[in-house]
Amino acid sequence: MDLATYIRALPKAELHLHIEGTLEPEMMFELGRRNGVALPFASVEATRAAYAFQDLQSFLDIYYAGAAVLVREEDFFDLAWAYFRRAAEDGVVHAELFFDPQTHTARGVPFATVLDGLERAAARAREELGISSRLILCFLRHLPEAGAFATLEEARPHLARIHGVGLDSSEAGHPPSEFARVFARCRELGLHAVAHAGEEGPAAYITEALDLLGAERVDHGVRCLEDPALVARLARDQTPLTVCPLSNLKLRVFPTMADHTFKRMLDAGLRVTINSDDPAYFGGYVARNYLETAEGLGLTRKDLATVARNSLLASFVTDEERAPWLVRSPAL
Ligand SMILES: Nc1ncnc2[nH]cnc12
Ligand SMILES: [Zn+2]
Repeated sequence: MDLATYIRALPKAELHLHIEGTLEPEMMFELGRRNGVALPFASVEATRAAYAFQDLQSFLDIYYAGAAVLVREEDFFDLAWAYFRRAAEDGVVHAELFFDPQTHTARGVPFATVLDGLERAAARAREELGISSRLILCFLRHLPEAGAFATLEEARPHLARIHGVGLDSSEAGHPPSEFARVFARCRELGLHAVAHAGEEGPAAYITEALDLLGAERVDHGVRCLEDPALVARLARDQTPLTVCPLSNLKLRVFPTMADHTFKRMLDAGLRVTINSDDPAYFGGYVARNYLETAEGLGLTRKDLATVARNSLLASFVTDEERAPWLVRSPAL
């Protein structure tokens, strides 16, 4: 069996996936036409050509512009359904999807429109593809705390459909501490908590995410190696880290895959997972992330099986839901 086939066959959970980041240029143009939303690019090809990012912010500027074509419930359905079909090809058995309500409500799209479309796709994925999923509402950290609280209020009638909260967008200069109060409220409401930390920001932001937000998983977290005491803590607690290697290359967190710290993190005993982040923008869905990481860093099949098993263990499902996947997961 070749490596790509081996990777696809591993039962895996995708735990770091922004649904808005699965908007392929073809769909962006189709939805733009459907909704009469003009795009800043002349064609699908010109759009792809613009995906040469310098850093996180240069990506986010384009990502938020693209998301403007998402207007109606069926747009969110089409987006998520396309993702689930693509994820099924990669052997994804479970996905925990981030969504950014503020990106949509700021344009007048009702919160419920976003949620209804995503949920309808999730129900179809469950039925037709056997993929389970959860929704994680992300607060945009470049906006003030008051915006996060207002978003939580809009989410309140829908909390039965939302499993957790996260923190994303521009990291540098926006420490987790700014969102400690809103995360405390979310945890009181019974929501799981995760946060992007240590992608471009320092290791101290990871510590803040754990201590001040109560983050149960750290999204990215690749800069943890700058703080040995933090690494020891993450290893001791087996805190999952949702690493996104192709994203890190596209956003120039590391110059090449050979420079990526993923293998060092795995060898340090951290519960690392591999995810695709924004696959329409970063050149690969989850199986390609596994493959390129394996090829670039010399990961063995046993390493890859460990990473896939980590993703199953790190997901927010019940032990009952997890058990059949673990049975299908290779012995280590
Ligand atoms: N990689 C990333 N980091 C922060 N915010 C994001 N929003 C979408 N992708 C992101
Ligand atoms: Zn992300």
